[in-house]
Amino acid sequence: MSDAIKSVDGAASLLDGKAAAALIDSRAQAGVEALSGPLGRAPCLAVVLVGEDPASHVYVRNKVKRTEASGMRSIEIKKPADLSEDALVAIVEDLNADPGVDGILVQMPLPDHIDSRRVIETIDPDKDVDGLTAASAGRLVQGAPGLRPCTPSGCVWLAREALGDLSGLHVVVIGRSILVGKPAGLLFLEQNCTVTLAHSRTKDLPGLCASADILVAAVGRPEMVKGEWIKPGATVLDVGINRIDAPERGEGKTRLVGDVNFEQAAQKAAFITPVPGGVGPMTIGFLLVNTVRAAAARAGLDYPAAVADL
Ligand SMILES: Nc1nc(=O)c2c([nH]1)NC[C@@H]1CN(c3ccc(C(=O)N[C@@H](CCC(=O)O)C(=O)O)cc3)C=[N+]21
Repeated sequence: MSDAIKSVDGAASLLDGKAAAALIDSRAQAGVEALSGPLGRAPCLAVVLVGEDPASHVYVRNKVKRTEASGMRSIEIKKPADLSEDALVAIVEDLNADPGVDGILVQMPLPDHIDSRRVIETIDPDKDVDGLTAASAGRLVQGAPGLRPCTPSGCVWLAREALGDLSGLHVVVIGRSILVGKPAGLLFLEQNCTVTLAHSRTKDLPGLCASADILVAAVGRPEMVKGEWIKPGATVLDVGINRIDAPERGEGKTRLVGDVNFEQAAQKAAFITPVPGGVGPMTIGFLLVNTVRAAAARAGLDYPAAVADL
């Protein structure tokens, strides 16, 4: 059994995203080592954070730590919440123009007075390590080479680790966001799956989920998916990260839960990701991989072998 799969008695096997992400990080690190010679420098990821949202600061700190641990150069740009949209666009344009920067990530969500679409569309598609620009989305739809969104890439990797070939399996994705749901559908389609994109208006969601060989929950509603919705033996990938009150832990305490009721679903599924420690850590792993890929592609080089086959 791979490091990423932990067997649990009498219930589903745990898909350990933390262990899997360590493997993905080490692939990125090997890619950095292979590329630094030909490039004459290390690949470089720039992260832009606007505002004081504490959760965003935690994610960004994690990204910076893992970027540096992989041997890459990290640039961190932090600005106050009242930064103007034009000023943010100018920061992105500067990063586009800097030949030493390979990847640009603008942390979402942005403050309400900033048009996120305009900022994202400013990012050079060749540096779009989030895979969020229209150009990246178009490349994904067309099956052309390009940078793929990180969270859905992590989902596909975990599913393949658990199941091997995914051909013909029915994947139900709950959620149709640009960041996760839609690209997840396309990436599983690329794996020859039969894909259903479900959402808040879907009729009989429990009945639909019961036909899913792979269920991807990406709606942002704490523990919405119940045990009875799960087909026995299914693989459950929980993308949700919801912070809820946990009075049992003491006054004012919170805990993280996914979009899936884990206790219930683990009784039915064959494989399931926990929250935390599931899909979340994989997202950062693929961000590092995308940065290595972007650095190679921008220099006109093939992807290093370590990150070519993920
Ligand atoms: N441009 C952009 N790209 C993103 O990819 C992006 C973003 N904006 N904005 C916010 C979301 C969220 N996100 C996470 C990444 C890692 C964890 C992660 O590793 N979570 C840990 C727990 C962390 C905790 O304790 O809060 C886990 O699930 O085990 C979570 C969430 C990336 N996002």
